[in-house]
Amino acid sequence: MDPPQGPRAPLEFGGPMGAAALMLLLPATVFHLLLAARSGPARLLGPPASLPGLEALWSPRALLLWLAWLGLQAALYLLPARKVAKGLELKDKSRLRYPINGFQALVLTALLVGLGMSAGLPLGALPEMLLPLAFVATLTAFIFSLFLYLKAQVAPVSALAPGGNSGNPIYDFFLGRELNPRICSFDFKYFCELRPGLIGWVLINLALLVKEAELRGSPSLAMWLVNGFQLLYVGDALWHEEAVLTTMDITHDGFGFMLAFGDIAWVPFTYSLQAQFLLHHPQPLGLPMAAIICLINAIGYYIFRGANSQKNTFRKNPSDPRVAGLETISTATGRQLLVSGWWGMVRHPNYLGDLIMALAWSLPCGVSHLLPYFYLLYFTALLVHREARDEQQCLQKYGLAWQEYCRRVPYRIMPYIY
Ligand SMILES: NC(=O)C1=CN([C@@H]2O[C@H](COP(=O)(O)OP(=O)(O)OC[C@H]3O[C@@H](n4cnc5c(N)ncnc54)[C@H](OP(=O)(O)O)[C@@H]3O)[C@@H](O)[C@H]2O)C=CC1
Ligand SMILES: CC(C)=CCC[C@@H](C)[C@H]1CC=C2C3=C(CC[C@@]21C)[C@@]1(C)CC[C@H](O)C(C)(C)[C@@H]1CC3
Repeated sequence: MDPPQGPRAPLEFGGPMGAAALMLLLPATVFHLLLAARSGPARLLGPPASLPGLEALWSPRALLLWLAWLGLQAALYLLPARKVAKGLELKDKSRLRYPINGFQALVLTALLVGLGMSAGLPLGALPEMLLPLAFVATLTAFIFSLFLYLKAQVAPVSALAPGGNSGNPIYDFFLGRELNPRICSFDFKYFCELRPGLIGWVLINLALLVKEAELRGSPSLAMWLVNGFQLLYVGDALWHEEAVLTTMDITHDGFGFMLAFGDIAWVPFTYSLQAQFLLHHPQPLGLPMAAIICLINAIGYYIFRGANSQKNTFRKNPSDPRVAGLETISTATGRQLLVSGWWGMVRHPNYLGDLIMALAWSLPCGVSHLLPYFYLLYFTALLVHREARDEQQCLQKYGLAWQEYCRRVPYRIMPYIY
């Protein structure tokens, strides 16, 4: 069988040079944000007030804590699951099985942390360790990606991803060669996508809230909102865990540095930026403004969940009464595309909802600094790029039917704007 990616296939992310630059730039951004959030001026752009020495980055205690965290999440992943779901059909016609116990892992982690705190676990000490923890998470991502790259050398061609197999080691290391790397039934990509990073993110948020209560007597309203909104987002992702099996990360992208670093280092340490900012830069927030922000988050969540559930329900069973009345376009593959409901409003209504929520997560931090808006800016860029990649794949998959869909639903993410 031919390798999945010919030498002439167009490379993404600016090819090997782009991949090399991103492998430096992404970790540098994590450290910049961590330092900026705790510095007085809290500048998003411009150099940090001071650069940390190696002693501030390296801590054996942080390494132990990090390994214990990964070990705990791996153990929770291996617990009996309420359901075992099948992934999409692979090139060799097989379908992999995935445990659906992410929400259970979140609840058990919360119970363990709660028990630990009542036994004197100093959760408020965690914010002081964010820098060394991010350092070991980054190191782990590099070492793990090397393992994944080497593992792919002995994988059958049918197990390789459509991208990430250009023959250039830097590019392939970055993008990931193997689609679903596993040892026995332990699926590394599925595990990393939803467990250590996402649950780690809400744990860091909680630690920042506890620390704020220790410093100022009680957590601020802004901190409560950020914690509540992001807990809802992570809880939702784990509750609807099965839906991740149809995302492009699982079905299309290989597992390499980009996703490994993104999942275990980028998500917990940069997505908690608003709570980090609030700990060091408390912001006044009145009840009327808080109510408006809650409303914005609720609107974003309503669109995000409505759009994702509508598509998932339709893909599982198009005759389900909740979606059977929607207008569709037939495609040559036998699958249909929705052209009414959420998917008739814009071509990526789920991204629109996600972006509205991103705005609601930053607003509690006020408008005096740009730093807490980093997530909104980065996420807009990520989703615009992701949307373009998905369009390309859909055009290849559905050809004329996709063109017809684009004609009938001309806007990509934001009605009348983009
Ligand atoms: N917080 C974060 O950092 C991130 C969050 N996300 C979120 O993850 C979620 C999943 O996003 P993502 O994986 O990018 O992609 P989507 O869930 O948007 O899925 C895209 C796929 O949906 C199918 N599709 C597209 N249009 C239609 C239609 N009209 N009718 C039916 N099916 C259609 C196509 O696949 P097919 O036809 O093969 O089913 C297409 O490839 C989103 O809510 C996004 O916001 C994503 C990235 C990062
Ligand atoms: C800049 C960089 C390192 C990029 C890597 C991108 C990753 C951080 C994201 C790619 C797709 C993601 C998804 C989620 C988190 C971020 C990453 C890993 C997600 C798990 C968040 C929760 C959502 O409900 C989701 C399950 C739909 C989502 C899936 C995609």
